Amino acid sequence: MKFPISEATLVTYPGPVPTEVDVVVIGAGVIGVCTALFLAQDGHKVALLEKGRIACEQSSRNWGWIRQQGRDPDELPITAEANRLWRELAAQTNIDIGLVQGGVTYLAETAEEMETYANWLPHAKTHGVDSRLLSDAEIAQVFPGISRRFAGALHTPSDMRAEPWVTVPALAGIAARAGVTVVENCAVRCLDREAGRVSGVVTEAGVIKTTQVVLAAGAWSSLFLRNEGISLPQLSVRATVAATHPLPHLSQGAAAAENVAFRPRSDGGYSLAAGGFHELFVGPDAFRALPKFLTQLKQDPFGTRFLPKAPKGFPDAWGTKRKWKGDAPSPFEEMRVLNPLPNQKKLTDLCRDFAALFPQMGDVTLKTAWAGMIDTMPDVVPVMDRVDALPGLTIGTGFSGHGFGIGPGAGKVLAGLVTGADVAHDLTRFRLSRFSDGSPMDIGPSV
Ligand SMILES: NCCCC(=O)O
Repeated sequence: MKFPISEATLVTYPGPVPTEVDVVVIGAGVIGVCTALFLAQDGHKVALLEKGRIACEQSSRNWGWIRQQGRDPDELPITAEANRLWRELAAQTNIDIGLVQGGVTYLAETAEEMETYANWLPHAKTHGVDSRLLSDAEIAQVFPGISRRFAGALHTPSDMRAEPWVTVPALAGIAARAGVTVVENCAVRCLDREAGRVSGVVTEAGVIKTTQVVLAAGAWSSLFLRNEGISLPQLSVRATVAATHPLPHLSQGAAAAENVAFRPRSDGGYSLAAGGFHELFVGPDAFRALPKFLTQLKQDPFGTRFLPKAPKGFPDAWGTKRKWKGDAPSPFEEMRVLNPLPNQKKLTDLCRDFAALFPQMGDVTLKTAWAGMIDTMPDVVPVMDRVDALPGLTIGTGFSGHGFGIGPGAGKVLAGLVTGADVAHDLTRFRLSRFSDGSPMDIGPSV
């Protein structure tokens, strides 16, 4: 994958690792970076450890949408807070992260979809989010030149966008200036425990003593937890994204139609993807988690296709180690950066469908394309919780493809869970125990 090189990504964090901190955050994606940042701004001594580079996985590979629209009602207040925090964070960095309030629009094919959107609007109103329905005529005003008619749309003017690959390293820069010790190329192999609670982490560069660990490891979280004896029914799906060459200006906003979602990019092109197209590599975790995912698979909100086996070294590949100790390399060192290949046919389809929707684009050609592994939970909302069975461990994972936009809000929540501060949100929906079935591998730490 070729990313645009920015000032932010040229900064590297070689270490060394500290010997003792108040909190270790595992994983420097948007969730881990924001959690570390807010903890440091609250006066805590924090180490943020990343096995590869900052935001080298899904946090740089997502669509760049900062979306409140259509969110699960329990996530919505956190995304509304994130919307405010994004503006504050953009003002704390001298790097242009491409933050633009251009709105997000869902184009509806059917009256049934419009009814679903209408039924969601009261949630937006409750949290002061400015979502509204658009008629077909209004759609043409927002997206001039659109070639076909729709049943209507859901539109949220206050939704935003930013350039993920520039943004998350820029946020890491703010965190580093706030005192976070950021270390790249440093895998955490496992946890240390004393008297049934967290006492440190074993990294490839030595042990760090700490009493608080936040696991924000995206697609790797469930593998890490399994080795700790904690079951998390999390899977990851491959999502293909493309960046076009510069094309005519359309609108400042991002939108999703049935076959193609698009966002204007800072470089004059568009990021293209398809919301209803995700691919699951079938491995042992997929079989294990199947019963918990059955409802989701029946409704199929992901438009999931199945691929026979994951590439070597992927979290749910058949040959990936499930058990290891701290004295030898872990699977996280064997694959520093999860870099799936994009689906070539989907790339062709995206160009065709975008050009058909907006004929003024002419020939749509791609500057680059990539894929990412989206970590997802059976109910498509994240886990943000302390692990009751292992005091000192907090989990922030399973953001199900929506983690970029909610990132700063989730970071505030996770920092609050660590410090015991009032997070001012009802977190019941995000509890780890919602997956509990009482089996031996179920949320209890192995000792
Ligand atoms: N996988 C969807 C990414 C963007 C969003 O819905 O916020």
